[in-house]
Amino acid sequence: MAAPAGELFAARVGRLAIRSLYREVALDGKPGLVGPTGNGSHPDMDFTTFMRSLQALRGYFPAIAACGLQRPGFAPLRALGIAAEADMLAATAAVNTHRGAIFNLGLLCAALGVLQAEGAASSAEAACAVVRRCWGADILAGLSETSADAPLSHGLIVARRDGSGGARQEAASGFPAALNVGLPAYRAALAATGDGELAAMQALFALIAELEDTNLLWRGGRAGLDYGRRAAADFLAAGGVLAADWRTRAVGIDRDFVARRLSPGGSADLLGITLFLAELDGLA
Ligand SMILES: CC(C)(COP(=O)(O)OP(=O)(O)OC[C@H]1O[C@@H](n2cnc3c(N)ncnc32)[C@H](O)[C@@H]1O)[C@@H](O)C(=O)NCCC(=O)NCCS
Ligand SMILES: Nc1ncnc2c1ncn2[C@@H]1O[C@H](COP(=O)(O)OP(=O)(O)OP(=O)(O)O)[C@@H](O)[C@H]1O
Repeated sequence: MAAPAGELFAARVGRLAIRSLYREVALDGKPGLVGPTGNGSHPDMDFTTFMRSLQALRGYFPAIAACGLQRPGFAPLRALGIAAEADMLAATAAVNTHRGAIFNLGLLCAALGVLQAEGAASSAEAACAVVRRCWGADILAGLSETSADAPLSHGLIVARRDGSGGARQEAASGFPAALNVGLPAYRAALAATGDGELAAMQALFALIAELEDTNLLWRGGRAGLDYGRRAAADFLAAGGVLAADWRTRAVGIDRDFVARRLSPGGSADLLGITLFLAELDGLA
């Protein structure tokens, strides 16, 4: 018997989510981040940890896309996200590989479900607008919430210490950094080079240069964030991945980030989102 249309839709969205996260982590030479040939500023994880984590999340993205088909409030999405985090931590021996991705990409998968239920075409702009419109206020409410079952995360500590809205602000605003920074950089570099990996690297540096990345803030404070953003901006000003010597420059930035224990984990998550959004047009 053929699978119902909703199941096929959710499976398609889930495959795209996992593929996008795989492309992010498989991109070699990212500064300070885990990749196939190095673990950047992260002694507690490597590429294998990310593969185990992705395996554990295979069921989550279709499940949250299917939940979106019911046009849910925020509470059921949050419950799915919390369960997925527990699955991730069980698969990685308690290492945080995909906390941001579970949140960001989960919301976008659910948004695609809402668009499908409304009979609307899926596009990057439409999916981001659904997250803002349907769940933005509830997402922001989490910034001031703390309770016994919601302990202070690094992001919440940084929100209080440095006044940064981090992942919650970005999602509640409809992912402006992914839409207005990551996606244009990715598309322009893809048009110029025809190479998806080069385009992804350019998008990553563009995101690092612009984002209030709470991973950089947590590890390095304001000075660390400013240092990371300036390094990425200088890389772009020198031509980014279109410069003949870009790899040498990227290796130097990676070395500097690792020496300072800096990791642009939020920018990496938004690269995953960018790669997901880039493939949305015509998905439905
Ligand atoms: C809101 C989340 C991301 C927690 O955020 P918080 O900033 O408090 O925690 P933490 O610092 O541990 O993780 C945030 C992660 O977001 C990513 N990130 C950092 N900065 C940014 C940014 N500016 N934009 C986007 N992502 C970012 C990083 O990868 C980071 O690891 C989320 O994990 C959460 O609360 N989950 C509970 C379940 C839930 O609400 N789910 C919603 C539906 S899926
Ligand atoms: N390729 C990647 N390499 C490293 N981190 C990544 C990568 N892609 C995404 N990230 C994000 O970075 C986060 C991990 O960063 P980090 O280890 O700094 O967080 P932490 O465990 O909360 O804090 P810390 O280790 O600084 O005490 C993950 O939640 C993940 O979302």
